[in-house]
Amino acid sequence: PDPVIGIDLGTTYSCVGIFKDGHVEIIPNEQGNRITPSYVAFNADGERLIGDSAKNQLTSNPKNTVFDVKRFIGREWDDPMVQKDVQYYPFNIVKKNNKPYVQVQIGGEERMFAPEEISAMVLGKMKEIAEGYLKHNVTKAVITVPAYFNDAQRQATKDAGTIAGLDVQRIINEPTAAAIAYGLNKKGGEKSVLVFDLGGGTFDVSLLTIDQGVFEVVATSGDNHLGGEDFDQRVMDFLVKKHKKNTGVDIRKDNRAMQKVRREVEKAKRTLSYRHETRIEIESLINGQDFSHTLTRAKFEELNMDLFRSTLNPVKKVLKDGDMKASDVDEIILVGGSTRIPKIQQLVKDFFDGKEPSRGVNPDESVAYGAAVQGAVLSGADQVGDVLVVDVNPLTLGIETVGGVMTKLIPRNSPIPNRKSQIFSTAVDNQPSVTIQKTRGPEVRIKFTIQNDNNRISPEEIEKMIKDAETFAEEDKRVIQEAVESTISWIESHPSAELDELKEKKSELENIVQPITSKLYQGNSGSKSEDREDL
Ligand SMILES: Nc1ncnc2c1ncn2[C@@H]1O[C@H](COP(=O)(O)OP(=O)(O)OP(=O)(O)O)[C@@H](O)[C@H]1O
Repeated sequence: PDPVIGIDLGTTYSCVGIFKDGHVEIIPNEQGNRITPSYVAFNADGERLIGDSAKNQLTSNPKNTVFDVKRFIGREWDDPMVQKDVQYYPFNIVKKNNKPYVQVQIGGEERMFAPEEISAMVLGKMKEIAEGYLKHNVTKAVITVPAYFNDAQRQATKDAGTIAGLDVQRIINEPTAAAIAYGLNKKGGEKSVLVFDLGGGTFDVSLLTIDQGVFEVVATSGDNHLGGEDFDQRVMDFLVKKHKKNTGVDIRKDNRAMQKVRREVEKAKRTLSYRHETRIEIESLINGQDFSHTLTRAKFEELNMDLFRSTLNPVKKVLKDGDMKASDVDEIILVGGSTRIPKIQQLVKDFFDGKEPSRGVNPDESVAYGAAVQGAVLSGADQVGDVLVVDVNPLTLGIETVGGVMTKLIPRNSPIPNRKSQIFSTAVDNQPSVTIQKTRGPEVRIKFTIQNDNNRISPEEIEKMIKDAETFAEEDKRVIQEAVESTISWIESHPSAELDELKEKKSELENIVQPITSKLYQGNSGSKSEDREDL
C-alpha cells in the first residue's frame, strides 16, 4: 500500500515518522537530526533554506528568517493573539486579506507569504526527509495540530499540506497522537490521560479520556508563550551579564556573538538533562576573545525555577475543568523536548503523588510516532491492527433559546472538526439584538451570514501557491548552475591562483551547492562527500 507518513508540525521543531516493517521509524534529516527546526530563511542570494540551515543563520539574517508561523496559521489579522504577537518578531508580518502574511526580501525583491505557504515549505522539507529515507515519492500524510485548534486553523494546516504536494489523510490532535504512541487506545476500559506537552515555545496540557479508540478531549490549558526557548533566554541573560561584569564588554548588540551564545546555551541545556555540569566554550566570541563558563544543573534550575513551577497551574486547571482529582488520572504522558529536563519530570511526578509518567517513547518524537501509527492504519498496512482513532468533541454544543431551552446543535461525541447550521429567528419583530449563550467547551463559531469559509485561501490561490512552490525547485537548479559557472569562469580568469585561493573558491561553491544537493540526496549515507568530489 501507499505509505502514509506522520508529521508533527511543531511551532519550533517538526518531526516525521513512518510505520515500516512492523514498527515506527522516526526519520533523521540530512544533518542526522531527528527533529528539524520549523524555520524558513531567504538569504541574500535569493536562496531558500529550510530547517537547521535556516535556524543557524537566524541572528545574522533576522529579517528574512521566518519561524513560529504556527502561531498565525488559520487566524485572522484582528485576532487578539495575532495582534499581541506580531510586534515581537524580527521579520515583518503584514495584513493582507485580513490575514497575517510574512513579508521578506528575496534577492532584493519583496515577497509576501501566507502562513500556509511557510508551513508548506516546512512540510515539504519533512516530505523530502521521508523520501530520502524511503527512496521513493511520498504523497500521503497524517498531520497533527494542538487540541485547541479550531476549524479554520485545522483547515489552514490541511491547505499547507496540499500546497506541499501532500494528500492529507487526516488531521489529528497532538495529545491524541502521543497517547496512540503509547498504545493507550489499545488498553482495555475507559482511561483518563493527562498529556503534559512542553516544547520549544508553547506549553499545552490536555486531559483526555480514551475508550475503545474514541478520544475525548475533556479539557485543555497551557501557556502559549512558555517553552525551552524561555529557558535558553534566562541562561543567555545570565551569561551576557556575567561576561559584561568580567570584561566590560556588552555583546548584546553583536548579532553574531549572540547567535553563537544562543546555540551553545541550547546545547548546554540539553547536556544538563543527563549531566550535572557542562562547560560552555565559545571561540572568538567578540573582539577575538574566547569565552568559557561552567554551567551546573543547579544553576540552570535556579535561573528557571519560577518558570518550571508555573507549569503546574495549567495542570491544576484542566483537572478542575474536568472535575477530577490528581489521583483520578490513569496515565501521564510527557511530550515535548523540554520534558527531558529532570526538574520538570520531578515536579510533575511529585504533583501526581509519585506516579510515574509513561516511558519508552522519546518526548519530542511521540506525536510524530502516533501520527505515523495512524497513517499506517489509514493506509491499510498489516501489523498495526485496525484501531482507527477518532477525536470527538466532549460536550453537547447548542444554544439557549427563549425560555431557557437548550437547542442541541452538535451532540456530544461527534467527530471533530464538525459543522452544523440551523436557522433561528428572533423572538419578536424588530428585535435589535440576540444574546447567545454557549455551554463550556471547545470554541464555538457562530455565523450570522454566509461568508467566505472562515477566510480560507481559495482553491485558485492554493493552485497558485503550489506552482510557486514548484518554481523554488527550479530556482535551486538555477542557483547551482550559476554558482558552478561563476566558479569555472573565475578559475579560467585566474590561471595563476594560489592553492589557498582555490580552496576558498571551492568552499564558497560548496556552501552554496551543498545545502541544495543534500536536500535532494539525503538519506543516501555518505553521499555528501561524493557530491563534493563530483563538483
Ligand atoms: N535533552 C533536552 N533537555 C532539555 N531541553 C531539550 C532537550 N532536548 C530538546 N530540548 C528542548 O525542547 C525544545 C523543542 O521541543 P519540541 O521538539 O517538542 O518542539 P515543538 O514541538 O516545536 O514544541 P512547541 O510546538 O510546543 O513549541 C527546544 O527548546 C529544545 O531546546
